[in-house]
Amino acid sequence: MIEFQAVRKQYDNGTVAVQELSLSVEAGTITVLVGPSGCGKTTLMRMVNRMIEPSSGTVLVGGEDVRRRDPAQLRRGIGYVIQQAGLFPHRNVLDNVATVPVLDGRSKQEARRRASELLELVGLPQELGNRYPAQLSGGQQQRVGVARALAADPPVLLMDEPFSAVDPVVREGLQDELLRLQDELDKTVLFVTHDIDEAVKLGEKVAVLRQGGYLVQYAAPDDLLAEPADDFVTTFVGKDRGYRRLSFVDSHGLDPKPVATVEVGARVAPEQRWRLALDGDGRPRGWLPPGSTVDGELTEAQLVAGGSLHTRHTPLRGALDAALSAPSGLGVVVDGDGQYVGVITADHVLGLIEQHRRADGEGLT
Ligand SMILES: Nc1ncnc2c1ncn2[C@@H]1O[C@H](COP(=O)(O)OP(=O)(O)OP(=O)(O)O)[C@@H](O)[C@H]1O
Repeated sequence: MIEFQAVRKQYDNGTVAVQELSLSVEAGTITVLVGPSGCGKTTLMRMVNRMIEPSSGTVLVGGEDVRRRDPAQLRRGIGYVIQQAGLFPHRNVLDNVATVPVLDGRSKQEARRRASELLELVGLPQELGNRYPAQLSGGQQQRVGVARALAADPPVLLMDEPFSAVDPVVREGLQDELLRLQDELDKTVLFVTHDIDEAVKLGEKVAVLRQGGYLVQYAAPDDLLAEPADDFVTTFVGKDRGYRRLSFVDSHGLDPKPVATVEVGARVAPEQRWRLALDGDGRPRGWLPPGSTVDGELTEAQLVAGGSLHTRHTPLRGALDAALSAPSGLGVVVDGDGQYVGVITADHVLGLIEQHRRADGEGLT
């Protein structure tokens, strides 16, 4: 869908931002360009919508050389989202999003209707439509930026560090939202970041660049973590890549065991073992430590907060984290509705990792 063929960029001052580089971005996938500051990510991305022209080589979008396309028309088919959202400060949210449909010849009324659908799609309440960008949080501004980029329903979306100006919690929410949107929309997304965690979370394929504009590795995230191409990538993906790779190993085969449970609101006698407290719907609320005496009915205030929960059949990383973070050492497994299924220990998880390793005939790290 997007193809870089022997593309090179040298700026007028002699800086070579991108060395001769070839890369194919598959249609309907999120492909991430990742690398340290100044490695040429933005330069490469901007060659797609002709904000920057290559010094040599060819960029194809949908099989067509972008040089044959009129830049303005080309950009209508390519949504562009940048850090700080880049919204028009003097237009309200709805009009910011409606800008492109109006340029495309839709009536103002129709464009606004489309804009309000898009706000809903990116998870923003309608009442924000009348506000100005300065009256929104950073995360909300980014969502408006995404809605605006989607307004013309472009097949291609370029996203240049779109989430790097917001705090880590909001950022994670925006990443999840992008994955959800992508499930629905199937765009061809080229995403730039310098954050390897963001890259492996979002990318179906990840291209690692290093200073000087060299492409060092282009691979699926799992392969990148399993087999970094060289020392640069090894250092870049980080020390705990073995652990992080568990995000790509599914937990089928993990067999949760039952544990003693008590119900919040019930009367309970002391016992010398950890017990998991559940609410009336069977959802975990916390742990009751061994030897606890409870006068009257069990309340949540008497519980020790439980660790993270592992949702059945999601990746093993969450299972190991549940076991390691639980005060009892027993990771709580829940089903898709959040109801208690059983518990696992770190040993269970490690045993399953070992089984996977033998089945694959290779190590995880
Ligand atoms: N207009 C320009 N003229 C000269 N050099 C430039 C120009 N734009 C970028 N560069 C240089 O080209 C190199 C690549 O820059 P680019 O912005 O593509 O990197 P990047 O990986 O996106 O960096 P960052 O993560 O910091 O945004 C850098 O050395 C930069 O200083």
